[in-house]
Amino acid sequence: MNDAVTDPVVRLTNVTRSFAQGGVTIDVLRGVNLAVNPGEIVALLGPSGSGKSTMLQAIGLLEGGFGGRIEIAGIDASKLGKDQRAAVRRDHIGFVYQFHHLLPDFNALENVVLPQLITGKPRVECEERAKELLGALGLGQRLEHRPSKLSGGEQQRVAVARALANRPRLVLADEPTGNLDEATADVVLGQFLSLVRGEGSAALVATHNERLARQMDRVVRLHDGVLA
Ligand SMILES: Nc1ncnc2c1ncn2[C@@H]1O[C@H](COP(=O)(O)OP(=O)(O)OP(=O)(O)O)[C@@H](O)[C@H]1O
Repeated sequence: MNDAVTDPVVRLTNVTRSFAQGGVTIDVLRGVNLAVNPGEIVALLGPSGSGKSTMLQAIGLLEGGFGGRIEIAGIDASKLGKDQRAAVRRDHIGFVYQFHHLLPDFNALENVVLPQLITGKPRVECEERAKELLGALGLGQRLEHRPSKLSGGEQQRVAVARALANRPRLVLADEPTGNLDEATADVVLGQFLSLVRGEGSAALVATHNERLARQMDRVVRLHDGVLA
């Protein structure tokens, strides 16, 4: 069997991270172990300050300073330089944050097209893919709207479409509905989960909302710097 297909999308082995601040060192991650399988949607629960965002930063290969081993789609990231890490990120990972971080001067369609153009795909294909995703999220009539003309829930759905545009094997989501009211959060999370499932991507979703976490395939809890 081909290892690349059966490898976990993420494997963390004894991952550590400490921050030194004002002469005090805080050990935020003290030896985190986790494997996320292809297509699996995992909720990462933990109270505020427990290190959920720090853990997603480790997996997203956005920053250095982590101990232990971080593998993405079978690739050992600790052996990679900055450019190679960026390539792994581009090829395998989509991000959704609490705040949408859409480009304000571009409309919804363009925000979902741009990350695809960077991969060298022809524009017409990028637009087709963007329309497919935005349509699936109920935004078929909002393609030309800039972020400022969209509601909070709509902005977050565009961010979801952007994260999935390049068919990542893994979506990292940090409180993706944390900025929305409860009813909107439920709708957007439901759409996010069904789209991710339909695409066959894996996802790791940081939240402190137990109710939302129960809608995912598995829940892991970050406590005292390790996963329970
Ligand atoms: N760059 C940094 N420098 C110093 N300390 C940091 C840094 N980043 C995070 N921390 C500390 O690490 C701890 C974990 O922060 P993190 O943001 O990962 O938690 P979180 O679980 O995502 O919290 P929240 O749910 O409130 O977003 C906090 O105590 C925070 O102050």
